[in-house]
Amino acid sequence: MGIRLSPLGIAVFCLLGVGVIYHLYAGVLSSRIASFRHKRTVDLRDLLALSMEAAVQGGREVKRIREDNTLEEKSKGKTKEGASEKLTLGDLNSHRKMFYLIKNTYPYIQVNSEEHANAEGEATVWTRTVPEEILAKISGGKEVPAEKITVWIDPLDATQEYTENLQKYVTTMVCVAVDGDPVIGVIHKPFTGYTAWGFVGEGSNVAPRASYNTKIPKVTVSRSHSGKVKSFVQVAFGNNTEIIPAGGAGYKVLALLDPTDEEQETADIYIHVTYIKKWDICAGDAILRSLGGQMTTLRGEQIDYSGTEGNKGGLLASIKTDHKALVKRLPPWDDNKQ
Ligand SMILES: Nc1ncnc2c1ncn2[C@@H]1O[C@H](COP(=O)(O)O)[C@@H](OP(=O)(O)O)[C@H]1O
Ligand SMILES: [Mg+2]
Ligand SMILES: [Mg+2]
Ligand SMILES: [Mg+2]
Repeated sequence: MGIRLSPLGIAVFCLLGVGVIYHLYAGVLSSRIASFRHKRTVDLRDLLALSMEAAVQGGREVKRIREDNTLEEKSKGKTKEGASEKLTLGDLNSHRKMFYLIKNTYPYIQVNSEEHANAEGEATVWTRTVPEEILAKISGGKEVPAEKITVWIDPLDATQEYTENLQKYVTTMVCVAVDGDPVIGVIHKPFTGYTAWGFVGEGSNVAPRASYNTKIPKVTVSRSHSGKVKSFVQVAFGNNTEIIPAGGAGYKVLALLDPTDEEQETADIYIHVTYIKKWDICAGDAILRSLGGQMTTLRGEQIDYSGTEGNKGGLLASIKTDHKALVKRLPPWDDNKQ
């Protein structure tokens, strides 16, 4: 005995099936479309406040590990010039605090740190408190799509000097680049508690000095990754040029300004001739730019803070001076010969 299927029954069954499938997938589809349409944005004033918080929290670890004398110093390898690239517990603990504070708050932002470590015990999220000094100078509503942002973190700048207990050179740094341009920079000194910040086109808490001698400039240079910087400077500005060797790229940028920090030497320009990474220089570049200064390669090119981590064009940083005229006084530079 066969079962007779009525055409009407089949039609109703098919319609029901389509209805069920539509019901199941409609939610998924509409949320996909909505997330595609609704791009995530970040208010840059919030990101400045978070960057400061990260630099301060990382700095606390840097100071604690130094005071407890538990550095657990290791070598990560050698630089191209053969100097040992040191790594301490200060670098790693500071990285954990800084990186996860930012990542836990904005998981969809690209954050590039010099160091790498697991998230063990780092569940902190930012309190969303914007300090008064930022509220007073910067207005809100500066929303930028998250995919345009790259954050660069140096959890401990001047590790070499940190291992030698030369505390004044040590900083923690955070930089926010938008479309590769440095826009926000924070440099914090864990041992004195001083913090400098700058937001290009918006404001800063640090000022340039009244004047700079660029005829016969005082030049600050690396003390532990110097390469041939001394002869480079002498060819450019003469054999009697005063050279100030100092540790840390953050410290050397602050030497060009007028920070209210006692533990700081001053200089007229900053020159670096060996390879350097973007987490070392982006924050200083942003702060200088926010004050009308410049940091470029030794050929006078802007540095792009997206993509890969390295800068092999060297560095020239200056403020309140004709930067292009300074570049012209430098000896010829070939990136590929370095
Ligand atoms: N030739 C090189 N290769 C790799 N890193 C370099 C470098 N020259 C300088 N740096 C890094 O740039 C920072 C400032 O260097 P200096 O004190 O010599 O001016 C240091 O950062 P870290 O201490 O964060 O590693 C240092 O390691
Ligand atoms: Mg290092
Ligand atoms: Mg560094
Ligand atoms: Mg470092």
